[in-house]
Amino acid sequence: MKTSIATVSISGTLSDKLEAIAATGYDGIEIFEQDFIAFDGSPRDVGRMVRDHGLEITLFQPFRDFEGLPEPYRSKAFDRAERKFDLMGELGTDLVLYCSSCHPKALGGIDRAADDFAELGERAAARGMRVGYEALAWGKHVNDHRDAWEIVRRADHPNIGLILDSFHTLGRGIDPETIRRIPGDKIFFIQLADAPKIDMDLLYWSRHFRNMPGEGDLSVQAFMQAVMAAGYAGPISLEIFNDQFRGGSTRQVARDGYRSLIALMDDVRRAEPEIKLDLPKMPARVGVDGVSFVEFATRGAEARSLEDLLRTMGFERSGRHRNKAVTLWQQGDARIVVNEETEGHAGTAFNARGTTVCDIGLAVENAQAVTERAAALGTGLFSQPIGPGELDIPAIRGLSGSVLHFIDETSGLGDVWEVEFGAERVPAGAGITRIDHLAQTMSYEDMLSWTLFYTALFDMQKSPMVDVFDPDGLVRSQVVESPGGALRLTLNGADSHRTLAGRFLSETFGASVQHVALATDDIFATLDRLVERGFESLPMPQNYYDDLAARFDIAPDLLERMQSLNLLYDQDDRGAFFQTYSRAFAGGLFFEILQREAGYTGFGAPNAPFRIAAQKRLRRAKGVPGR
Ligand SMILES: O=C(O)c1ccc(O)c(O)c1
Ligand SMILES: [Mg+2]
Repeated sequence: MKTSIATVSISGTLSDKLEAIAATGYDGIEIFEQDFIAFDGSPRDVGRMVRDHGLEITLFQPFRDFEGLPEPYRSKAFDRAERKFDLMGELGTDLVLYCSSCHPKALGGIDRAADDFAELGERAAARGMRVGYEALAWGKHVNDHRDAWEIVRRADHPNIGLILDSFHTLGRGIDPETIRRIPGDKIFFIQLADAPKIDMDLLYWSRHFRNMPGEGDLSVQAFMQAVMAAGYAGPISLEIFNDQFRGGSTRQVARDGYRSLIALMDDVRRAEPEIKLDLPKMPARVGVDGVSFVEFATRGAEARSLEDLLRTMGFERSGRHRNKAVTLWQQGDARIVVNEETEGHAGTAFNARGTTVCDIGLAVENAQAVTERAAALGTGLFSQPIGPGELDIPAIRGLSGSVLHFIDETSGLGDVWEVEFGAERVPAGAGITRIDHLAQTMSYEDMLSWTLFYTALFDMQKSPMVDVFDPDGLVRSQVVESPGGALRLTLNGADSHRTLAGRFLSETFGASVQHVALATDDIFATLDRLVERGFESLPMPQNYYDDLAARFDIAPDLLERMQSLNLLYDQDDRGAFFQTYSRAFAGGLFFEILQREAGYTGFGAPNAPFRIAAQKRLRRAKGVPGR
């Protein structure tokens, strides 16, 4: 299986792009004509540059407004075609994409277009070139791959074939199953793109909002299953027009694309095992059972105040690492690791960001399978020297310098707490049972990368993005969770430095986990115990409780109790939800304590604006600079 990406999909100069594409592991590129024209070097230079990177030019594109023209435009289009064949010869590629005409003078007519392509086929054959015809979703007469295929079929020339682009088919709502009727050898090239479902003009949607397969809402997998079932055996290429990607990190977008492409093709193979695919075997997406631990890199006074906070929340120190300045804090199944090492990953993370979550431990079905799948998807593995008596726990690098470790029960890795920390008992605690979810803060432009990171590797689904209003801007929030909610993550994308999330990002130089949410089965009993230990929750205003009383049927004495504990409330058709927050510590980190009743699956999203406002009020009261 040959992988390819169009040069328009990523940012930078042509040489930046080639470097990133080659380093990521793609086999080839589609050269977008604009990238070539903007380049100061001959077509031969470009061809050489591409080959020097170990890449091939899988396609040259686009050639516009060719078919169905009256004279004198028609002859002119053929002259232009000859010029581009010259250019392709020098670049060193034999395949060009012709997109369906948008020319105001184009006449239409399937046979007229077929005749034009038959004649073009002769000219292409004489030059050793091939032409693929793509139906643009907004083409003047041809905007459906079924019509494009009819033209190619009638042109009946070996050098003329069809190019399918998932966006044009799926974006128009055309059933991809119709592709199964097309002979595979007449499909010359496949372009893939996904897109979020947004109701807007097709051309504008295509040129600005495409994204990587799996990042959007289109059925790219169904499209690709049909293509492979048809017998297609050529390159599979990403053609992504996206404003964010054009200005984003060249390497990151190239890596995301590769990850999405490999995950997609693996899904295709699993869905239709009869499809032959030359792609190395890899484990399926791995099931996650929950968060096994959250590790903070910290030091000195900040470490002491984190420990004090953990104590007030009912955690106890249940173990010390046998070789390192690392302690384990636990209650129920919730484990917090406090790492004060000055070297290694935690040391580096602290030096870069101050107190920060430097590692997330996930409880998984099979830890080895995670690292194998991660490697196949182009994700770097992580390892540190192993000290005496330590277990070799599989780990990978997440995004933004983060690390994830994987613990399973079958390989003995679950014994790490006894083996490395000498932890012999689980402290009784104050009723907190487990880590319910982690909230990761990121810049808005990294949200797609993180979502893809989780959904390509694990058995996890994303839910629709929601808007959260901070008094000083908008934060986009997306939930990624495993079936049944064993692992729940909320990804919060900040656009501006003025939001609470944006401030956290800038003050921690791009840290990710901002808050850890802890679950209890009886939040009132738990909070009573926490208050005795000196826990201080985030104060909520009277107006919030007056509104609760108006919106919900809550008994007055219960409401009073909730207010005295600064509890926030939500409910859905399955049950009720209570949550409260700790005061912020170490530059904007905080904890949440929550109780889900009877299958409530949300996160109290309606409360988020009031929580954020309360946190900002406290920040101002403490005289923290900024808003
Ligand atoms: O937006 C366009 O014009 C355009 C050009 C070439 C393509 O392959 C395509 O899918 C879209
Ligand atoms: Mg295309």
